[in-house]
Order: sequence, then C-alpha cells, then structure tokens
Amino acid sequence: MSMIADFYGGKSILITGATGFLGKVLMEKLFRTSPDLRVIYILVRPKAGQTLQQRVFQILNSKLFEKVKEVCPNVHEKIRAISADLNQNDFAISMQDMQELLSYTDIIFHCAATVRFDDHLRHAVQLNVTATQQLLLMASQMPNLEAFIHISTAFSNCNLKHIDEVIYPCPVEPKKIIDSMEWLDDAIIDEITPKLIGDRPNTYTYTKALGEMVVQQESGKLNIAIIRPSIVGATWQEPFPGWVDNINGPTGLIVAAGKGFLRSIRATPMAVADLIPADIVVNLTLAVGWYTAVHRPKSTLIYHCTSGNLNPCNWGKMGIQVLATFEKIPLERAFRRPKADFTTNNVTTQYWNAVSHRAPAIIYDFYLRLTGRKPRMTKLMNRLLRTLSMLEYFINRSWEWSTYNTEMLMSKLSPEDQRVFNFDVRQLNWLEYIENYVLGVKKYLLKEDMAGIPEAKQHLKRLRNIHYLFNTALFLIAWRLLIARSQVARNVWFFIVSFCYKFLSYFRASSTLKV
Ligand SMILES: CCCCCCCCCCCCCCCCCCCCCCCCCCCC(=O)SCCNC(=O)CCNC(=O)[C@H](O)C(C)(C)COP(=O)(O)OP(=O)(O)OC[C@H]1O[C@@H](n2cnc3c(N)ncnc32)[C@H](O)[C@@H]1OP(=O)(O)O
Ligand SMILES: NC(=O)C1=CN([C@@H]2O[C@H](COP(=O)(O)OP(=O)(O)OC[C@H]3O[C@@H](n4cnc5c(N)ncnc54)[C@H](OP(=O)(O)O)[C@@H]3O)[C@@H](O)[C@H]2O)C=CC1
Repeated sequence: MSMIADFYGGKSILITGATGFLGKVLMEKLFRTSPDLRVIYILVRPKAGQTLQQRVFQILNSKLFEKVKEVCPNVHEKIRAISADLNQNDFAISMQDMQELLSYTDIIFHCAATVRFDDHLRHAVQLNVTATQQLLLMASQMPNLEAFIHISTAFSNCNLKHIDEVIYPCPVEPKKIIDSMEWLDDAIIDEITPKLIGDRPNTYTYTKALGEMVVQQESGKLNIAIIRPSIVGATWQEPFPGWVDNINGPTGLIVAAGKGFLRSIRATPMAVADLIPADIVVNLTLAVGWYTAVHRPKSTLIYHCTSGNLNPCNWGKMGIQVLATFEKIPLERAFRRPKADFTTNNVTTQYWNAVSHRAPAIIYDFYLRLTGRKPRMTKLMNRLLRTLSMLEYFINRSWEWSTYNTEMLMSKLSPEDQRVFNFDVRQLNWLEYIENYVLGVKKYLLKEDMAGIPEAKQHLKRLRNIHYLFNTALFLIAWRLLIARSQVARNVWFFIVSFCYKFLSYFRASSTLKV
C-alpha cells in the first residue's frame, strides 16, 4: 500500500498552472494514483477563444488522460475549474468560489508562472512574485490547509555556480519591487531592468528568485516547501514515455533540428545538460506534499530536482542521440536533412548562422516568391536565432546543485512509495530516454503518424539529392567565374583537363593493345 497515494485520498487539492505542461502531468498522476481524492480545484483563465469548460474538456480527453479514465471514470466530476486570472486582484475569483476554496482546500500546488525569458519585468513580477504573495495570503485564511508546495526553478540562482537547498536573498526586497512596479512607467522599468536582474540572464530567473523570497517571508504559520526542478523534459515512464506538448526548453530545439532548420548551435558539448523528466518532478512534488503535511518540518525545506550530480549527461551526448534518432525516425516535411553541429565561439557561430541558417532561408524565400507564394522562412529563421541566443546562457555553463533534502526524502519513503513515486534519477538511461523524447515530440507534440515514416525517409532522400545537385551547380558556377577572371585558375583548369585527357588516351590505348 502506498502511503503517499493513501494520503491524497479524500483530499481537496488546489493547483495553479494546471493547464500548463507540468500541471497536467501532476493532475494526471494524482487522479491515477489517488482516484478517491475529493476534488482538484484548478485556477483557469479563458484562453484562445475557449471557455474554462472547453479547456478542461480538451485536457481530460487528451491522450495523457487515457489511463486515468480507466482508474477514475468519474474524473470529470472530480475536477472543478475555477475562473481566475492570476494577474488580477484576488485573481478575479468570484466570492462564492473564493469561499469554497478557503473552506475546503487541504493542499496547494502552486505551478503557475510565466516561463518566458523575455517577459517584461512588470508582467513577470506580477505573475511570479505578486501572485505568489496573494496566493500565500489566501492560503493563510484556509483553516484546513496542510501544505503549500511552491514550484520554483533550479535556475533561480543561476548566477551562482554551486547552489545549496537554501534561499539566497536578492539585493532589493521583493516588496519594494512589487511596489515600484505599481507606479513606474514601462520606459523606466526597461531602463532599470538590467540593473535589477544583475548577473542573471533574464527576468524569468530573477522573478523566480524573488518569488522564493516572498514564500520565505510570508510563510507565517504555513507548512511550506519549495521544489526547484532544472530543465523539465518529456516524461520518462509515466503515464507513458516521451509525453510532451509544448515547445519550451530543449523541445523546441529538437523540433527545429528534426525539421532541418537548426544546423548549428553555440553550445559547450561537455557542459552538463541538466534535464529532468516531468514525471520525476511530479513524483517528487507529490512526495514532498505528503512529507510536508505529515511530518511538518520546522523550517521551509527546499528540494532540488536535478540530474547533474546523480546521473550526469552532457549536451554533446544528448545532441548526438537526438540526431541518431532522427536517422531512424525522421520528422515529416523537413526543410533540410537533420544535421547539426556545435559551435564554440562567436566568430564560427556568426559564420554558420549566415551560411547554414540565413542563406538557405533567403534562397528558399526567393523560390517562394518566384512561385507566387508568400515568403516566410527568413522570419522563422530570425525567430529561431533569437530563441537560440536566449538559450545559449544555459547550454554553455554547468551548475552543481546539492540534493541533500531530496535524497533525505527518498530515504524516508517505503519501498512501495519509492516504486510508485519514483524520483530516483540514477535509474534513468539517457540514451533510451532521449530516443523516447524525440519519438514523443513526433507523436504527441507534432501529432505525426508513425505510418508516415517511409514517406518522410523518401523526402529526406530527395532533399539529399537536391543538396548534391545544388552544391555541384554552385561549384561549377564558382569555378566558371574564377576561370574567367584568374590566369592561375585557367592554368590549373588546363592542367586538370590535359591530365584527364592523357589518362583517358593511355587507358584507351592499353585496352586496344590487350584486344
Ligand atoms: C560533439 C558534437 C555533437 C554534434 C551534435 C549536434 C547537436 C545538434 C543539436 C540537436 C538538437 C538539440 C537538442 C539538444 C540541445 C538542446 C538545448 C536546449 C537548451 C534548453 C535550455 C533551457 C534552459 C531553461 C532553463 C530554465 C528552465 C526553467 O525554469 S523554465 C522553462 C523554460 N522556459 C522556456 O523554455 C521558455 C523559453 N521561451 C521563451 O522565452 C520564448 O518563447 C522566446 C523568447 C524564446 C521566443 O519568443 P518569441 O516571441 O520569438 O516566440 P513565441 O511567441 O514564444 O513562440 C513562437 C511560436 O511558437 C509557439 N509557441 C510558443 N510557446 C509555445 C508552447 N509552449 N507550446 C506550443 N507552442 C508554443 C508560438 O505560438 C509561436 O507560434 P506561431 O504563433 O505559430 O508563430
Ligand atoms: N518547464 C520547465 O522547464 C521548468 C518549469 N519550472 C516551473 O514549473 C512551473 C510550471 O511550468 P510549466 O508547466 O513548464 O509552464 P507552462 O508555461 O506550461 O504553464 C504555465 C501555467 O501557468 C498558467 N498561467 C500563466 N499565467 C496565468 C494567469 N495570469 N492566470 C492563471 N494562470 C496563468 C498557465 O495558464 P494558461 O494555460 O492559461 O496559459 C499555465 O497553466 C513554473 O512555476 C515554472 O517556473 C521550473 C523549472 C523548469
């Protein structure tokens, strides 16, 4: 019997960010392992023309929830979507809904955040700091609350090389930042942003660090824990391997490499690729929820959910395995053959960006224009290059995260819980995981049919022939131009032609003699 699964039975659980990547995997696991839970409240905003109900319906009817429906057929009744916008005061939750949340919630998992690296500081503060503060205030009014679990990121202190499971204060108090965002105009915020974020690379990591400080300062009598996952990737095992449905982090680059857009990337092959599968993060999160509620640690514990110190893999190994998988299982309608390399300095990066990214895009757009279609490749390529420049910080450095609390928790679990809520990253086989990840990108994110693989392979063969043809034509044109302009080139050309002629004459003469 799993103590953790048993613990969530009969509970009312509030999840923010339940429509996001991690939130969905968290909900799925909760329903599958504790189908007798009372209710999961999710704070959802209407989006992209969909009502709350339509959004929930879409999630529950997705492939991810197929197993849940077998174990918990009345899952629709156990999920209660509450209209909320975390950017608004009191989250714009109705009085009635607020009353219900305050009266019944037993556990909170706070996953909602803006994860965009380029978000405006005002918006990032609102969601990652102010909303966290408001949620804590709400939590403090919940009489039944047993635990508040805050999802942060292992990169909230990426300005440090070695990171312990402690909160590192930022120079300016979060309260001052929150206040100033209320009266400063956008232009001034833009001006002070670089000074505020200091040696962090973006507003995301900075505001997640502020969020942690808020959690520490406002914890009061609450039972709180913070989880810091590193780069969350597709699922490893549960509910099935390779599930992923958004293009954040490595996923977008895997798509770009598979479709042949991404040909070179500035990365350090030996740097640690601190990826962590989504199901490991979720298993740890649920175990932390149980431990925090049942054992009530005296202080707020922080748990690093990382792979680097227990089972390291580097970007080089990862890149090679991604490309090897595309050899076997290519994506459909690729722009070019999947073939990419790492560059390590600015000059080579600029060179390969021009030759392998910009030039083919310009040529393709020229072809689209010639055939009366709208050019789009240059725009897409510029977007990719911008994304690459934002991710570069994370793929050219290595960090060390200590994992004492995470390992301590593992040792507290019963053998059954260690199996059902497995977060032991040492058991992960990277090559197998990456292959499943790439497959998952194809199947679940791009929704490509496996039956289309032979056609995709044919398409790659055609691309290879076009590539050879194009290179031969380019060489001949360049050579012809060179001959027209340079005496040396003409002499070389004369030498080659006469050499070939002599060789052929000799060959013909010797074969005639034999006859
Ligand atoms: C030794 C030699 C070996 C040779 C080997 C060669 C190697 C070859 C490489 C092969 C493959 C590579 C694989 C391995 C390398 C992987 C490297 C990965 C690096 C990853 C580092 C991540 C570090 C993360 C650290 C922090 C972790 C966290 O805590 S939080 C989560 C991370 N957050 C993010 O990832 C968000 C980052 N994204 C952004 O900030 C923004 O998207 C952007 C600024 C990058 C781009 O913004 P922009 O406005 O230009 O575009 P946007 O509007 O966002 O999107 C463009 C289109 O995409 C759609 N989109 C966007 N988001 C999503 C989504 N979540 N789901 C679905 N679709 C999405 C969007 O709608 C746009 O579409 P259109 O409207 O149709 O245009
Ligand atoms: N993905 C990763 O690599 C990592 C993620 N994390 C952390 O994990 C958590 C979850 O991340 P992930 O699932 O990847 O992120 P997603 O971007 O997939 O999900 C974000 C969630 O927050 C919700 N949200 C955003 N703004 C609002 C708002 N104004 N009102 C209500 N809800 C809102 C989104 O709702 P909607 O669907 O309406 O947009 C969505 O459900 C975050 O705290 C993140 O910092 C930490 C480390 C790595």
